[in-house]
Amino acid sequence: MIGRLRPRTDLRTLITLLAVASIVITLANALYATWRVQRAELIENTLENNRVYAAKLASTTELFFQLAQSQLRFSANTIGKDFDDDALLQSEVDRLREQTSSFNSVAVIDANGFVRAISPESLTLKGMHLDSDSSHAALTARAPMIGKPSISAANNLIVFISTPIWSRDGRYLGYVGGTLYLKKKSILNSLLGEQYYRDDTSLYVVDSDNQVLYHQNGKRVGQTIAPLVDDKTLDANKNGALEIDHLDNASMLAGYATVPTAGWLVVALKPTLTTLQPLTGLLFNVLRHSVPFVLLTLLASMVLARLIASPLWQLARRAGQMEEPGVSEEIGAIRSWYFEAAQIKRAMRTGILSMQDKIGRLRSEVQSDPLTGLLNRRGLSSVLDYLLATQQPFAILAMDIDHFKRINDNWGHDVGDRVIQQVAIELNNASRQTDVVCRNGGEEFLMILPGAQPEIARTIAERVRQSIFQSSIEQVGQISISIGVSFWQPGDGPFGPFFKQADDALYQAKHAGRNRVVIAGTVAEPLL
Ligand SMILES: Nc1nc2c(ncn2[C@@H]2O[C@H](COP(=O)(O)OP(=O)(O)OP(=O)(O)O)[C@@H](O)[C@H]2O)c(=O)[nH]1
Repeated sequence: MIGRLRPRTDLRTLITLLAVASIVITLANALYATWRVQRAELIENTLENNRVYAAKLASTTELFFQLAQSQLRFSANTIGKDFDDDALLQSEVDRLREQTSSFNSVAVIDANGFVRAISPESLTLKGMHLDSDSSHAALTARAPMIGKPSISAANNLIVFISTPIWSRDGRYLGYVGGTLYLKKKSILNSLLGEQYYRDDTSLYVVDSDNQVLYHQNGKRVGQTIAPLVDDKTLDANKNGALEIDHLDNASMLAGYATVPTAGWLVVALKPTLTTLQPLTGLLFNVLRHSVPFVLLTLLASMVLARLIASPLWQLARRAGQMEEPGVSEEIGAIRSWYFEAAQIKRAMRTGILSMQDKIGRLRSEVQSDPLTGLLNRRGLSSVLDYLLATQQPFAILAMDIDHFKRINDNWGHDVGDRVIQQVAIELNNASRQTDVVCRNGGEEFLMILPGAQPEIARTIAERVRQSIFQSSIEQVGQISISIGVSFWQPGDGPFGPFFKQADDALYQAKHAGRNRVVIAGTVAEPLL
């Protein structure tokens, strides 16, 4: 379990990843926020534009109807003065149609519904009785009116505008009416059609029954479509805007306005998709402009991440090498430029120093003999490892205090210990600086003489023997030691047999009467 928790990622990677992630998230956030704000703004602007546009067209259409009514009123006044004058009637309907260009056709109908004059005359309706609903409505209403758009006898979708004709003495004489052909070229068509099809905005006009009176797609004229807004909303707001989904299955942004005189509704539409098209470009632009900044930020944060993590990373690496020599100096060289790293660095250095101190003490305790302070066998083994590694020749002196048992027996163990200590001092004094003295256990000692040739080794061994023999030890007096000497040369193989040779030589020295030096491979000489 613990193994699984072992971290594999280092701090530098983590901080860098964190920096990259936060920059990416920030960028994504900024893009999303821009997208949302811009989307809302585009939709709102388009809705408002369409509303304003529909309102403008509706008021233009309203103005047109009022103008048409006043033109008809003027003619009605003229005709009312002499209703029997057919020529006057004809010239008035011709004038109305040709001069004003407001109507596709103009007619004067008498109070019984008979056509008294018509323009163009090609319609050949003069003298005929008009049975259309609009005509009946006009005759009944005896007031200015705009009829419901309907299909004419000549299969035209027409809208009929009429004004009553009164005689000077107030008799109702009939009405003068103009028609507009909604499917054909008419002033209304020109008015609506010329305006707009830029940037995918389209337009349609419906009457109060939702019959299409004008549409960009001419085939839709005359059809009935689903109401854009309910009547209540229309009554409350003469114009407005909304997003709709039902038209042609595509989401549309619609602005609408009513034409009060006719009860028509003008609707300007733009697909939501087209409206939002600039967003893609905008986002791309934002992204394009952000990239250098993002890269710079990324670079800066990576450098910063490295700067922050670097001291901790270096300290962590050194933490695995605390026992190695010089690690404290390496840690000291690490640039810890902020408080936490400096504190960790200081704590690590203090820890290393105290650890190394402890290890050093433990080592010397482990490698030295507590009674004499000389190296023990373990210490000797380190020295031998070194000699083996450096392939230096050396001499071995195996030494043993003569008749030591007697000393113990005569003066006690403590005095025996003091003798051992004294011999150790003498051995140290008689040895060279490069020689290694070691207590081999009990009253036995070993001396390693690196680089010593046989003659030098013999001289030193003899010097050691004499110095001990000549020294007088308190209480005990004179003592002696026996020494066996052997040599090891590079290429001689393992050390073991050479220590055995030194031991054998020591054994010979003892047998030969003690207090003497025997070189391995030679016969013990009698003491001089
Ligand atoms: N005081 C003291 N005595 C020790 C110590 N280690 C060993 N001895 C004693 O040293 C004596 C060694 O005696 P032996 O090995 O018989 O040899 P010897 O009396 O020195 O005689 P030779 O070596 O033959 O000259 C024993 O009595 C041990 O108890 C020690 O650390 N302190």
